[in-house]
Amino acid sequence: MLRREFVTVRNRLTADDVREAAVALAQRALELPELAHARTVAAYVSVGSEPGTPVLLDALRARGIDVLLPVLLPDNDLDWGVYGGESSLARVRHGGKMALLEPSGERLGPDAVSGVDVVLLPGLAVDGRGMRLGRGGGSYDRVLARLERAGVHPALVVLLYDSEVVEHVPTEEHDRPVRAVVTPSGVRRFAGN
Ligand SMILES: Nc1nc2c(c(=O)[nH]1)N(C=O)[C@@H](CNc1ccc(C(=O)N[C@@H](CCC(=O)O)C(=O)O)cc1)CN2
Ligand SMILES: Nc1ncnc2c1ncn2[C@@H]1O[C@H](COP(=O)(O)OP(=O)(O)OP(=O)(O)O)[C@@H](O)[C@H]1O
Repeated sequence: MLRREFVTVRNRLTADDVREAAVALAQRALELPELAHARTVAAYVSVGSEPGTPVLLDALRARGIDVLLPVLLPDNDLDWGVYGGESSLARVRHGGKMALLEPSGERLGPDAVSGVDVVLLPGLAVDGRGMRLGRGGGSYDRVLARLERAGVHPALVVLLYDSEVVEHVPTEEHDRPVRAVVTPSGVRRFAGN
């Protein structure tokens, strides 16, 4: 129910709202020191009314940062491919889910994410502890579990709209907190993550 509420609010945004927010979001994100020093970043291609990432993806690439993008696997785990500009993306529909834009080139395997410096995560909300409400597929829960198993600690940053930074989101034992949230109005960091 909570997920549906956040999605409903997003779906009220106009195409202009989404575009304007995406420009501000990219500006704010590029102020992150974690990104200034990154060689490789895992991100995702926003669709519909999600906080827009295309401006940010191109800015990262222009800085010479390697950007990995997710490919949704049948079991909801994520494979990864390199972002090579807009022409390297293909629109893919997975079952009844919303159509995604995924990298169409070589697949690097699910473990490729263990080599990144920063993970930019999608979500629907985050709370004051840095706990994230995702879409419910558990894809990023798996990614975070894989990073933990590999013993690596990239900076975890969720991209959201301002109204999606809330007091509390319900969590389960497997959920892991993020270090920061970027919204069109700024960066908020969560202590200890
Ligand atoms: N742009 C984008 N790419 C992404 C994600 C994302 O949230 N946004 N993911 C984040 O994990 C992964 C894909 N996982 C997804 C999980 C659920 C749905 C989806 O359409 N959910 C429906 C409702 C539930 C369902 O059908 O499963 C919806 O939101 O309407 C899409 C992608 C990787 N790529
Ligand atoms: N490491 C894991 N391996 C396999 N399944 C997992 C793992 N972690 C969580 N799951 C499963 O994924 C499902 C969704 O979990 P949850 O509701 O926390 O998703 P979410 O965090 O909202 O989504 P996402 O991680 O895709 O952003 C649950 O059924 C959960 O048991």
